Parts: sequence; structure tokens; C-alpha cells
Amino acid sequence: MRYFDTAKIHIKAGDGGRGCVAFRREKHVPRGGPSGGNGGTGGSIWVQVDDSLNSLSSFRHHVHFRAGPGIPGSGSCKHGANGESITISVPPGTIIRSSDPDAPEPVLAEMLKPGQRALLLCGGRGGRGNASFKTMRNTAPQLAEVGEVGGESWLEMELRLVADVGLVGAPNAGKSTLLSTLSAARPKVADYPFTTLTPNLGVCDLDFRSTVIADIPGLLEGAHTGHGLGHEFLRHCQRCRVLVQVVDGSSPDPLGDFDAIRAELELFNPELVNKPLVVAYNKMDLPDSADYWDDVRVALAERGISSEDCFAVSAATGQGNQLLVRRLHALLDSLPREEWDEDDALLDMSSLASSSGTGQGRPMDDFEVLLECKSPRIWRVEGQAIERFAQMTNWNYYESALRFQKVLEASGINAELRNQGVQEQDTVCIGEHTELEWSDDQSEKSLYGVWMDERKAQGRVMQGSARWPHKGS
Ligand SMILES: Nc1nc2c(ncn2[C@@H]2O[C@H](COP(=O)(O)OP(=O)(O)OP(=O)(O)O)[C@@H](O)[C@H]2O)c(=O)[nH]1
Ligand SMILES: [Mg+2]
Repeated sequence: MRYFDTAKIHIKAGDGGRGCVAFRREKHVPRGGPSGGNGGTGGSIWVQVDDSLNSLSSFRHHVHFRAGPGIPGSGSCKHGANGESITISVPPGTIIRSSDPDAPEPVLAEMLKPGQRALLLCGGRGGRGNASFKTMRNTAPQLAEVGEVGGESWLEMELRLVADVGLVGAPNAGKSTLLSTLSAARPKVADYPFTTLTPNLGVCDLDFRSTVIADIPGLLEGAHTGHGLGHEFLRHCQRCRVLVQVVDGSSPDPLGDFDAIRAELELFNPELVNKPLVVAYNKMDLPDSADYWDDVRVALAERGISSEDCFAVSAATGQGNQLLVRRLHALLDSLPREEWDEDDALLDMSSLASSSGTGQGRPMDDFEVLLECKSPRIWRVEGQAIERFAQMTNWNYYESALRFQKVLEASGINAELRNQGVQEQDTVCIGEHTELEWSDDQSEKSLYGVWMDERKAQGRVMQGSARWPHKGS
């Protein structure tokens, strides 16, 4: 049986729509000028806290989240509509991390407060239409951009319960029974260990106060090493403000159980033993347990647990429960109120959000050239800005291909290739889809000739197969 307080999802932002090449055609306007609109921006992926949820189990069946693509631009300077964004709902207490071990900021968001929203991925930019390329010198540009491909990413989610009080203890100690007498929650109770497999939440309404209590599945020796799903359960303890350790008075060795659980908490995270702790010595209705109580109380005092934090209770009869809850209220009141700082909770998302806007703001001359293969000779140019530029170039238009050539020259990429000894007919790869062939002849005539040949050979020039003639030095 898998336990779902963690989930892995895949998100993909929408691709930008392509820009359009069009010209105005009107009866009395002889040279109408360019009128191709821009493509719409792709949809983004958001995440939002929904406090009606309390588990990540829905992500078992729904793993892939895709935002809608931007609509292409069209004539008469009509811009395409933006793609539909989507919002992923998560329960409060969800931590979101990037699955990429090299990510600069592994924790992307801590989703704590109901309604809190964060941007996970921006949609791809829409390609510009030819109207956007009109200049004084080029009044009839025949080029447009393809939309930027939307980023994608695998994310890991982890749910940490947001409860005031966490009930911890060995299996079968009576944690679920205690939750059911303290609150309206009706968790499964049975006379065997590991009845509870996912944490139960209950709201205790006593003395006109509402306290959220979590019943955490039984912990075993070795839990801190992950034994018996220990990690999953111990994580939940971290968000509880006060822990109640439930000790089974009818167990052969109640104190041994107590020490073993303390050790697991400490080994998992030393901060856990610094949390305020109350001991609930349970099953007092059984004679066995009642007989031991005085010894246990003394032994707990020796371990530094004051008598005002030790309670003899019976989850079955309700004995001692009220005193226990009053003590919990007092402890909670003495703790500083946890303030969720909006800015803190919304961690800087730029690291991930910008992975779709790759290259935006990055200089074109931030690149690297390497010889990937010696025979056949294949070069690779790596750089966020140039890769994005290649992806957004629409090779079907000669002017687009020409514009790409100019950027290769201006950015210093051509110079670096020549410097490293590029030869006629070598292959040069940029990004995933752009494969070019080096030529020393870069005259306009040659460029156009090659572009036309490609276009004829393929019916149309396909993206990623443009040839790349280059003028000799
Ligand atoms: N006599 C008596 N029995 C109790 C008391 N509390 C719990 N029990 C019994 O102890 C058994 C275990 O109770 P649970 O509440 O399921 O224990 P748990 O700690 O949640 O156990 P796991 O979920 O397996 O970790 C059940 O048979 C309960 O009826 C009590 O105060 N008195
Ligand atoms: Mg239980």
C-alpha cells in the first residue's frame, strides 16, 4: 500500500502562438503595409491552496498538467488570444520542489495559507507578426516569429499537515481512539498495530476553542531511517506546534515505548524534541495500566517532564481528557502565534518561472561552442538566449533566416566557430531542433540560393533544416 502524502507531477506551460505575415489589401490603398498580428502568450501554470483538501491523493490519477497554447496572430493586425492558464489546487501545508537535482532553488513554494497563490511556470511568449518588424528602412518585412515553446518541469510535492497538536506514539497506543473522543473525527480504531495509515485530522471544540489535532500513524523503532513509512509520518510532526505522546499503559514496557519514540523523533530531527510535549498515559481504565501509573510518573519526572505535562487518561472512557486539552490550550497560548508572512511564503519563484522565458534578459553573447563529434563533424552552440532565438525563428521566411544569420555574426558565435576551426559543410546544432550546415560563402546571393533549394527540396523550408552559408574571411 502506498502512502500519498507525496506526489510527483509534470507541468507544461502553453506554447506561444506564431506571429503572422500579412499585408493590407484595400481597394484604394495601393501599398497597404504589413498587418500580421502577434501570436498570443501561452497559458501559465499556477498553484493555489484549497483548504477543503487534506491529501495529495488526487495526484495519483492526475499527473500531467498542461496549459493551453497561445492562438496565432492573423491579418489586419489581429493579435492571437492568450492560451488558457491553469491552476493546480493543493491542500494547505504543501511544499513544492523541483525534481531537478541541479535546480538552484530546490524548494519552489511553501503553500500554507488558504487562498495563497504562486506562479510555477510562465507561458511561452507569442511570436511577433510582421507588423512588429516594420522599420523606416524595411517597410514591408516578410518575416514573423514562431511562438516560444512553453517550459516544462517535473515537480515533487510533499504535504505537511498544519495542525496545532500532533498525537504520536507506538502502534496500538490508542491515538486514533483519543482523537475520536476529543473531536468529531471518526478514524478507524482496531486492536492491531498500523490501523492508521494516513494521518487523520480532527477539530477539538472544548472551552469555546477550536484546536486542530492530527492523529499520526504509529511510529516504530527505525522510523527515522524510513522504516515502516516512518519518514512520511515524522514529517507531519514538524508542522504541529505541540506534540502529545500517547503511551499505552497496558503495554509490557510503557517507559521503553516512550523512550523509543523519543529517540526516533530526535534522530529524525533534533528540533522535534524541543517542541512542547505532553504525555498522555492511556488506557487507565484497565487495571494493569492504573497500577503502573505512579512508577511511570516518577520515571518521566526523571526524564525532565514535569508533572503538569503528564496526564493519565482513558481514551475509551474520557477520563482525564478535559485536563489534557486545557493544558494543550495553555501551551498553545504560550507559544508565539505563527505569522505567515506573505512574502516569505511566496518564495522567489523566478528560478523556475523563468525557465520558460529562457534567455529573456540573458545576453546573446553568453554562449559556448564545442565540437560534439569529430566524424561526422558536429558542433554545438549552447546558450539560453541563442537557443530560444533559434526556436522562435520561422525558417519559412527568408528574412527570418537572414535575421538569424545577422545575430550569429553580431553575437560573436561565427567568430568563435571560425576561431575553433569550423570547416565547410560541418554541422552546427543550436538547441533541440536547429541543425545548420556551415558554409564559408555568406553572400546574399548564396544565402538566398541555399534557402530556395531547401524550400524546393522540402516543398517548404522546414524549421531546423535551414542551411547556413557563410562568407569567407
Ligand atoms: N481499554 C482501553 N482500550 C483502548 C483505549 N484506547 C484505545 N484502546 C484500544 O486499543 C486499540 C488500539 O487503538 P487505536 O486507537 O486504533 O490505536 P492507534 O494508536 O491509533 O494505533 P495505530 O493506528 O495502529 O498506530 C483498540 O482496540 C482500542 O479500542 C483505552 O483508553 N482503554
Ligand atoms: Mg490509529
